[in-house]
Parts: sequence; structure tokens; C-alpha cells
Amino acid sequence: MTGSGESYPALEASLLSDEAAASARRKWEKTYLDVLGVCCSAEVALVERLLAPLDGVRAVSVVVPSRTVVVEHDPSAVSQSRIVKVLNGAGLEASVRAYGSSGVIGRWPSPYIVACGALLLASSFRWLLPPLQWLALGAACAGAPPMVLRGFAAASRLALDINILMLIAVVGAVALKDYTEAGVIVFLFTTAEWLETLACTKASAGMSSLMSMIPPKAVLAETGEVVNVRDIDVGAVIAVRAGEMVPVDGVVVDGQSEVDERSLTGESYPVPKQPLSEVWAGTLNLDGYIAVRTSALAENSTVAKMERLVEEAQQSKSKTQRLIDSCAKYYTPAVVFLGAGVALLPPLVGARDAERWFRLALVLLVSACPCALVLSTPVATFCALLTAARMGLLVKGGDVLESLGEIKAVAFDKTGTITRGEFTVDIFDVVGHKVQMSQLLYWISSIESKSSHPMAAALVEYAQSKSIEPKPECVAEFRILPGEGIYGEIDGKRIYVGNKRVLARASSCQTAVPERMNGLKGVSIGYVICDGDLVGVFSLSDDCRTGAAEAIRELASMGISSVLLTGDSAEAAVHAQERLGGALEELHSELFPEDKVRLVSAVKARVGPTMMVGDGMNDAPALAMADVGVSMGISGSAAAMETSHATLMSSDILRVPEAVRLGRRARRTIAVNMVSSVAAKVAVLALALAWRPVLWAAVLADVGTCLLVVLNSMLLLGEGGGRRGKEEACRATARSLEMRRSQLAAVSPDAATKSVGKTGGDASKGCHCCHKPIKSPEHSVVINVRVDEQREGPTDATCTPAKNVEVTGLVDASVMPASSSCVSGGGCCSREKTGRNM
Ligand SMILES: Nc1ncnc2c1ncn2[C@@H]1O[C@H](COP(=O)(O)OP(=O)(O)OP(=O)(O)O)[C@@H](O)[C@H]1O
Ligand SMILES: [Mg+2]
Ligand SMILES: [Zn+2]
Repeated sequence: MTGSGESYPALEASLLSDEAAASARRKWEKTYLDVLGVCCSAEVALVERLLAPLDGVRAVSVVVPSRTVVVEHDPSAVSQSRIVKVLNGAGLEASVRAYGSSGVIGRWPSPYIVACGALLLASSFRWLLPPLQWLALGAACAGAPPMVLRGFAAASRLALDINILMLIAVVGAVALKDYTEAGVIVFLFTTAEWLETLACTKASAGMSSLMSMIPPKAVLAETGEVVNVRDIDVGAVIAVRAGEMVPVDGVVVDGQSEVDERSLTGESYPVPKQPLSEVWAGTLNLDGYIAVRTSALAENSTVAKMERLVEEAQQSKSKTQRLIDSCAKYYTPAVVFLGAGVALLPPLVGARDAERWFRLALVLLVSACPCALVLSTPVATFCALLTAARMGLLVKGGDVLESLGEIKAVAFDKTGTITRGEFTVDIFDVVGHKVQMSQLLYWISSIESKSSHPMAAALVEYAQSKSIEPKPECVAEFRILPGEGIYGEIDGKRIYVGNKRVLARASSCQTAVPERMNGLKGVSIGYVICDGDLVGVFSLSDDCRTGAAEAIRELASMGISSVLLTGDSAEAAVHAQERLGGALEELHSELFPEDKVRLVSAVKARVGPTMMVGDGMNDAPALAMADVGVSMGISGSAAAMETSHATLMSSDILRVPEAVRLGRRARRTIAVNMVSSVAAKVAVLALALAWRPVLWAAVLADVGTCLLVVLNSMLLLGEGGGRRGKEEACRATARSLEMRRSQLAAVSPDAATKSVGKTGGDASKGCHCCHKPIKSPEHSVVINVRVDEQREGPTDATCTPAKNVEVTGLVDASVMPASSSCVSGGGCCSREKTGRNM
């Protein structure tokens, strides 16, 4: 603006900059309103049209199923009460939701409904006193005002909504002098709306429990000053006492505690935290004081992103919903014309029973209301999304949810997904006499501390355990070689760390790999090359996650096949398969990121809709390729989280089959909703044609199916965590105990048994709820792997053809990536096959 200032008259320029400054000065706040008058998607546009033009309103979003309107506004320009007033002016029954309250709990019927019901009841005594029949007309009038208000608001923007259709029916009934029917229609309609609102309470409660997790205030550790969380900068240190929620994402800098991360991961067990541990906003600090250095602004915290996703997911319409919407657009006007035709044409051509035709037209009009059909998808989707969020699965939209239910195959990444991604260094050897151990460890740990690969953490830790501190600032150049390893320059040396591909690429002369590195089972072997010479080798091992075998078996029982895609060696893949008891159907190893993409699309073509579960940077393209890409863990790679369609906040892999089951349930619920809402209309029309048109039955069918659709969708809220049987709960306990022990063991080995004993009973004595011994299935495995021996080549380090490992059947040759199947006749060298130029 400053550059073009001269071309504007001075006054205008200053006005403009004032305006810009004003908008920058504005403090945006979000207000959540319960708006009971939002019943169909039809009202969404109305709400937006009412609020958007107000000065100081930045964004409006409407969440139909929970009847929530979220307004982002500047309270100094437009107050909450002003917004409420505007909405109520259109009869939308809005009120501000108090912070942390759960919405519309325990709401009584409105005075309109009560008056309507009482008058209708009194009018039923007209057989005693005939003038009482006029009370039915009074009942219709008493109950109608909210309908009239909303009907007018809709009509003024030329929309035909349910309120208008119902009013036509009421007026029609009055015209036929059938006052009781008019009263009954109003009473049924308003009561059903009220019941629907009550039913939605649970959904709103779930939604606000998701949104009110972050405390509004935080305490600065240094000064003890209480500040608004919105005003906390990145890098500030805040104090979180026992029993308090963590207000912002960050890293612990002082103190020790246990934190319940249930709100994010869906799993309720204490996670130990000490300096350098990450903590997340919305999690509960159970017992101890911690000081946290914030790593994000409050609005960018993980839980805030989660909240935004659920809100957005509501607005991004799913496939089925779009179909319904586009139909409804033609369907409603078509039926209005049809209704007019039915009412007018027969009398015109001389049919005798004009009143019957008029009634039939009214029945047709009322039945034309597609509101149950329109509600069938969004309410079910919303409930399923909420359930998913509560179990720690963040689904980015209704589309994804529907695809989840269609999954036929799941591709798992190995490191960090099937396995824990917590490597331990088993062997670390210096090769040759060029460098000393301490020198080598210093180089490697410095370079690796720039990498986020799970192996890097293990190597850095190993160096630290030998009292060597990494100095990442001394690394001059750093590069990640996807699927191979890393490259870095330190002290003027050019150093490669990685698998045998790196060895093939970087070493100039063939140095013999130490004897003891050959024939190691189930480990990943790494090489260190300094200026073309092999100077170090190491081996790393990683354990399978608890529940991995169970999850894969559960998927199999649902008719879903699982395959493994890994960038790691074939030996490591086979080892994982052994640990899983041969549960995987196919193994593919030594893959580059692009190979994973190709394999996912091949599985898609061969088996059907495919899910990819992964955590690493090398998984991101494959996650995007899959029908549903699921990234694992809050601490997984950011790239994976970005490109995935869903994120599993916890590391509990058993949530994968649970998610598929939820997707299937959601699909079934939507189908039932749609069929029943159409069937009800068909039944009423058939009744009208075959017997006689009963107006109140048509209204009952309409509002009744609306209510039914809502209630049926609500059943999805009970899915997931809540419906676990005792055995399942037991397994979950065992699982969390074991997870906890491994976390503790990482901190201090003897703390592990002590602390687990404190909260859950000693693991060695068995699960505290059923006293059965705890065992993880992976540790008692049946080995059932067929390795294609003929394809195995010679195994010296510089020429190591990959074994083509097949577990069930052979994969189509076109599917196998060239780099991973090195069919050896003996003269094959991995260098020829994989030595790519960067
Ligand atoms: N930072 C690193 N340090 C040492 N070796 C590495 C590093 N990054 C990658 N590698 C080597 O490259 C191989 C392939 O890495 P990549 O990230 O593609 O797969 P991965 O994460 O190990 O396995 P998965 O695909 O199952 O997650 C690893 O198995 C490892 O041998
Ligand atoms: Mg990985
Ligand atoms: Zn309806």
C-alpha cells in the first residue's frame, strides 16, 4: 500500500491504511451458539445470509446435526447478543453456548408446544360440547408462530422449506374445515422438532467436549502471571500444575509428571513425562508439576486443528450427500407441480370428488418434504466422525468415512507402524583403522540428529550413552537419500549412513564387512562410509507393536488382506512377519517411496479399495495414493499427517480394524436411513391412493422418519471405545500396561516395574481385571514363512541381491518394483540395479 500511496488522494490512502490497521487490530473470537431452529440443511444458507453481512463477522459455520453455529467475530464490533438477536429475528431460537457447557441438555418444550398440546387435548372433548372444536383451531394457531417465522424467512429468499410445506398442509386442513387435523399437524410437527433437538443433545455434548478441552487461561512459569492462552507466544514457558489441562502444545523443560492423553489418543492411561518430552494441549496433567516451553500458538495446537477438522468435515459434503442434495433440488419443485396438478386437474376434467383430490394433493406435498432423506447422511456422518475423534482417529471428512467402510486391503508400512520404531543398537563396529570409535560416533550422531528417522534417534542415543554429545551445528551439508539413508559433511569429511544401497553407491573400493555382520537374523544393518571408505557397521533391532498381529488377524476375519511395504531390508521384513505369526499376506521390501506408490496402486487394481497405514516421510506419496491413507501417531512425520486422509493419534494399531468397522457401520446406518425415509413416504402415498388421504399420517411419517433418522444415527455414537466387552477391555489394559512399561523402560529400567505396579497391578502377576497372565501374542508365534530359496543370491556385502520374499503366492512380476526384486543368477549386483544418480 505504501508504494502506490501517491496515486491515491491522501485522504483515501489514510482511510485505507486505517481500515487495514483496524482489521489487523481486531481480536477475533469464536462464539458457539445453540441454534435450535436449524433442522434441515435448508436453514444453513439462511443462517449464513443473516450473519455474513454483519460488520465484524469473519466466518460462519453451521453444524446441522448438533444445531451449532460457530461464528468468528470481533466482539467489539458485533457482540454475541447482537448475533443472537439477528438469528432470533428469523425465529431460529438461538442462544450462546456457555464455555464448557454441553449444549441443549434438559430443555423443556417451548410454550408454543405446551399451549398447542393443551388446547388440542381440550378440543378432544367436543363430543361433550361441540363448540370445543374451535379450540383445535386455537391449538393450530398457538403452535404455529415459530413455523410461520421460519417459513417467512425461507420464503423471503425464495426457498421452499419444510415449514412452508407444513403451513400449506395446515391451511389446507383449515380450508377443509378439519380443525382437529390442523391442530394435530402443528402439534406433531413442533413436538417432533423438539424431540429431535433433545436427541441431538448427545451429539452437541460430544462436539463441545471436543472443543472445550483447552483451558482459556494459562500461567506463565516465570512471573506466575495468568494470561489468555491466545496471547501466549511460541517459546514462552508456562506452568502446569497437577490436575490441570495442558493449555498449549510444547516440550517439558522442568519437572516430571504423568499425563492422560485420552482426549487426543482415545486411550486413557498415564504417560510419563520428563524434560524433553512433548506434551499436547487438551491433555490432563495427572500428578506433578511441569513447566512447558510452548511450540505452537494456541490456535495451531493439535487439538485446535482437530476441532477445525471436525467442523470442516461437517461442511465438506460426502458423495452420498451430494447425490441427495442434487436430487432434492429437482425433486421438491417437481412434487409441488405434481401437487398442484393433482388438486386442480381432476376437478377441471369433471371428477366428482374434488375434496378427495385436494386432500391427496396436500398429502403429496407433505410427503414431498425430503428432510429425512436430506438428514440421513450428515447426521450419521457427524456421529461417526465424533466417535472416530473420541477413539483418537481424526477423519478428514465424510468421504473418507465412507471409503473406510469399503476397504478390501490394507498396506502397512513396517518401521513405526507394524513395529514400534524404537530401535536399539545391538552392534556398532569400526571397520578398518581409518577412524576411532569416538570420532565415528561423534560424526554419526551429529549428522543423525538432523534426521527424523527412527533409526537416527537410536544412533544418537547410543552415542550419548557412550558420553558423546552430537553437534548438529557442525554439519555443513545434509541430505536425505530416500529409501537409502542420509548424507552429511562434517569436519570436511563426506559421510554416508544407510543401508546396503548407500554402501553400493558411496564406497569406492570393496572393503570386507566384518564376519559377524553376516547371517544376523531380524535386524537392520547399517553402514557408515567416509570419503568412499567403509568405516563402520551397525545393527539395529526393533520390536513389533503390541496388538499388531491381532489387528491383522482381525482385518483378515473381516475379509481384508494385509500387505507389508517397507523400505527396510528383506530380512527385517521376514523377521517382522515371523513375529506376527505369518499374518501378512504379502511382503515387499527395500522399497523407494515411489515403489510404495506403485504397489499401493497395484493392490488397488487387484484387490479393491485399499488403505495405507504409515508414519514416515517416505510413506507420504503412498498415503496420498491409497483410497484411505492413515498416518500413525501425533509424533509421526508431518508430511505423512498432511497427505493422509485420516490420522491415528494414538499408536494403537488395533484402531485400524476398529476404524474400518466404524466406516462399515456408518455406511449401513446411512443406507437404513435413506431406505426408511423413502419407504415411509411410499407407504403414506400408497395408503392415500388405496384407502383415503390421511393428512396427519403424512405429517407423522415425515417428522417421524426425521426423528428416526436422527436416533438411528445416534447409535453410532456408542460405537468404538464404549462398546468393548470385558475381554476386550482386559486386552486393552494389558496393552496399555505393556506400552507404558516400554515407555518407562526407555527412561529408567527399574522404574518400569515399580510404576506399572502402582497403577495397574504388576504385569507379571497378570491383568488386574481378570488375573489372567498377560502375554502379547507376538511373542508366542508360529513361524510360517515361505521364502523363495531359489531366488536367494550370494550374500556378501557389496553384492547383496534382495530376496524375493513371498508369503502367499507370487506377486505379479509387473507389480514388483525393479529395485526390490533382484533375481539373481549369481552375477547380479545391487549396485547395478539400484545405484541411482541423485
Ligand atoms: N537416518 C538414517 N540413518 C540410517 N539409515 C537410514 C536412515 N534413513 C534411512 N535409512 C536406511 O534406509 C532404509 C530405508 O529407509 P526408509 O525410510 O525408506 O524405510 P523405513 O522407514 O526404514 O521402513 P518403512 O518403510 O517400513 O517405514 C532404512 O531401512 C535404513 O536402513
Ligand atoms: Mg516408516
Ligand atoms: Zn420433513
